[in-house]
Amino acid sequence: MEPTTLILFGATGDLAKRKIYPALYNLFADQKLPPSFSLIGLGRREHSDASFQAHVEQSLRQFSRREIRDSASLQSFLTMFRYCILDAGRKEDYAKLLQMVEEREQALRIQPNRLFYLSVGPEFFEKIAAHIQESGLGSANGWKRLVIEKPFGHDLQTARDLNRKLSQAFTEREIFRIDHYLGKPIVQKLEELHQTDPLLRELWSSRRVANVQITASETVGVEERAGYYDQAGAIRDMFQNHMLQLLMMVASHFPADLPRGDGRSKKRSVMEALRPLVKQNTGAAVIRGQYQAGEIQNTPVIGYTAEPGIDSASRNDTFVAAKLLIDDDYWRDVPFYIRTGKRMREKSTRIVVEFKDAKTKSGSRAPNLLVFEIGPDEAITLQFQSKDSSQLEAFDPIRIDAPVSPGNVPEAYENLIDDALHGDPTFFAHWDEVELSWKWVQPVLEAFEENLVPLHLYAAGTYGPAESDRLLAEDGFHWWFDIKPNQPSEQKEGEQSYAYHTNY
Ligand SMILES: NC(=O)C1=CN([C@@H]2O[C@H](COP(=O)(O)OP(=O)(O)OC[C@H]3O[C@@H](n4cnc5c(N)ncnc54)[C@H](OP(=O)(O)O)[C@@H]3O)[C@@H](O)[C@H]2O)C=CC1
Ligand SMILES: O=C1O[C@H](COP(=O)(O)O)[C@@H](O)[C@H](O)[C@H]1O
Repeated sequence: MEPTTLILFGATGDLAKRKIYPALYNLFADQKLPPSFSLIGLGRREHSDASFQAHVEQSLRQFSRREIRDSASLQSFLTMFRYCILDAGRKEDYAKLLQMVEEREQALRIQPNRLFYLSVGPEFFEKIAAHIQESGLGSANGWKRLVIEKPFGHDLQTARDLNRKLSQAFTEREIFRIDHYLGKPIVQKLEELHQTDPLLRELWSSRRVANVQITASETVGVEERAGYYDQAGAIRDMFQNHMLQLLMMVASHFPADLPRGDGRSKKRSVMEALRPLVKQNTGAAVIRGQYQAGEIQNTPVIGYTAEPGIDSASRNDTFVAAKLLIDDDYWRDVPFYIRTGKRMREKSTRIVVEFKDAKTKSGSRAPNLLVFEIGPDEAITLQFQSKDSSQLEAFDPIRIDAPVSPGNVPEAYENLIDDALHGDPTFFAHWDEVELSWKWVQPVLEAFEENLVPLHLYAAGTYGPAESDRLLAEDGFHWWFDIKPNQPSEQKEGEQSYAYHTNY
């Protein structure tokens, strides 16, 4: 790997502390950082290099998945960190930054390969990109890359505007748009499995698949992000980016000989084939919800509009479910159901692929399932049905679990930062994907804005509004749930294994 200087905007912020420093430390411990690596942290807050290094150390102690035992190794990691005070809007601060970057490059005798990481609010994205170009920071004789966090725009038009501005300073090949779901190991596995597994390829179409269900449910509420979340809602916060990326990953056909990075054109094809919604009819395919007070794991929690910083009259969506159709030769007539919400019953991100039926004589359904558990558990599970020998009409699910890479699994941010350091764009969102996602979502945003879609209230600690069941019931399907042993009411005494069910 080539020597690199990582220039981190937002170095004093929450994301840097919780995700970026621990990821870098793990890459360092796994000897995956470039041989000559240095990081310059930026923010308005006062820091010396020493106090910044102490801040980084504290974040590692709090958030690293790896226990920090070797203090010599920790020290050699921290000595790579420098700090520079910078106000994103002040031109002269970039001149100071350029000087510092050049001094570091000279001291380390390294080429000016610069990775600019924008871990700041979206209001700074355009401004910082422009200053990088104007100051000369981006025109040295090495490579430059821009890693950019979400949100990428607030709707289709603002996303296009942002992209146009960024394109004045960086080419598409230089822009690495983070969607941390693409860094999750099981999501990455989807592409690999598809390329390498002939059986899976054989199964992956409307000939065999009855429907696909993609769920990201969270138990947390709005947390400390009221200002942002009340403007974004689940539709922008999760659906437009993470959920549609999961849809693209599961629906794409990645050929075995696909060169690395080219999978993004397959994802684009999926988005191009997605049947668009018409604003007036959105309510038939989209359910929106908002959580009320309820109980999560036996603890009472308040409703969304009682949360600090949320307008008591807010009609913001904390839950979205939708039925999507992909009009291509693989997936025609196979519904893809997506749902995501906060303050739901369990924390779980999962894709369930339901295969076409094995029907019992009495007509009850017993489909086989392939389930990708993306988080917090990571596993790939095949659940198929076997006849219960004691009851001729009954089927019993048999579940085969393949835990993926048990042990020291890299976190999403490790995978993504590693890829950005290598210049590998495979698991970053290409502009085409982002634009097509916004295009699909735009009528939904407008329908929500104009109240054309009812807002269903749901009690915290449930699976969201009951109306979301309707989306599937109309097609003769149900959401699949995992009955976990920590939900004792559903667990039969002495039962070791458990299965996906349609009721809970
Ligand atoms: N936190 C998270 O879990 C996630 C965050 N993100 C995204 O990451 C980005 C950063 O989020 P997060 O770390 O939570 O935000 P924080 O509010 O915690 O941090 C913001 C950072 O921006 C810096 N900053 C603010 N104003 C300026 C300015 N005028 N000039 C220079 N620096 C400035 C702050 O430094 P200082 O105060 O020292 O100036 C601070 O380091 C956002 O785009 C967010 O949407 C995405 C996914 C998850
Ligand atoms: O990007 C976001 O993701 C998190 C959920 O991420 P996960 O990795 O824990 O599934 C979500 O809580 C947050 O609101 C959103 O901005």
